[in-house]
Amino acid sequence: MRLVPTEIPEVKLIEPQVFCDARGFFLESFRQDWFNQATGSSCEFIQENHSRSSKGVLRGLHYQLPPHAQGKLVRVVSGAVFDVVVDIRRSSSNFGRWVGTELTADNHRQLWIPPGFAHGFLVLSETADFVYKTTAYYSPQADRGVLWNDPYIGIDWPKLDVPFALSDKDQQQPALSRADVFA
Ligand SMILES: Cc1cn([C@H]2C[C@H](O)[C@@H](COP(=O)(O)OP(=O)(O)O[C@H]3O[C@@H](C)C(=O)[C@@H](O)[C@H]3O)O2)c(=O)[nH]c1=O
Repeated sequence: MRLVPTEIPEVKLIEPQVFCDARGFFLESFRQDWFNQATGSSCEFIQENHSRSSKGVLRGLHYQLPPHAQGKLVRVVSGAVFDVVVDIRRSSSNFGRWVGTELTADNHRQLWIPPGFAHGFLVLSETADFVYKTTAYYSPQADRGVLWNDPYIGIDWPKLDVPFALSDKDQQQPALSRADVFA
């Protein structure tokens, strides 16, 4: 596995080593020892989720508040997405800053999103299967969001030949200035 630096140091891009042969490929998609060393954390993943979305679907930007805050280890197992993480820790010098990266079934990249960050993605391919582990259980009461196109954050979402499709909830998320954020 290889760590690729991002512009927000706590957010880690992970590239597993892929072993290709005549049959296809093999990769280790998760190793606790390597993960702990790479991220400097020793968290335990207790839930895994899988969503499928079609091209133009934008999910996010989502997070859960403490004590249900989640770290997420995310990847794409079919298709391609543009994945975005926003620092929403008010005390952080990176508050409101975002990083975006393509996660695809072919590049096998994974993103580690620690607690304290909002997360979302836009589907670039006809469909995409998105799989992620979390360090805390889903808690509807703690579930929060920030508006995907808040000008203060200024995410440069890729242009597509289809309209973006968002849930009603995500169309009505607050701007970062009005959102419940981390201390
Ligand atoms: C996230 C989640 C949703 N649900 C339910 C609630 C709802 O009825 C249905 C769909 O929920 P949502 O619309 O919130 O799903 P979705 O928009 O896919 O939410 C996800 O978005 C990405 C960007 C993230 O970062 C995730 O943490 C998660 O918030 O699934 C669960 O039962 N458990 C879960 O862990």
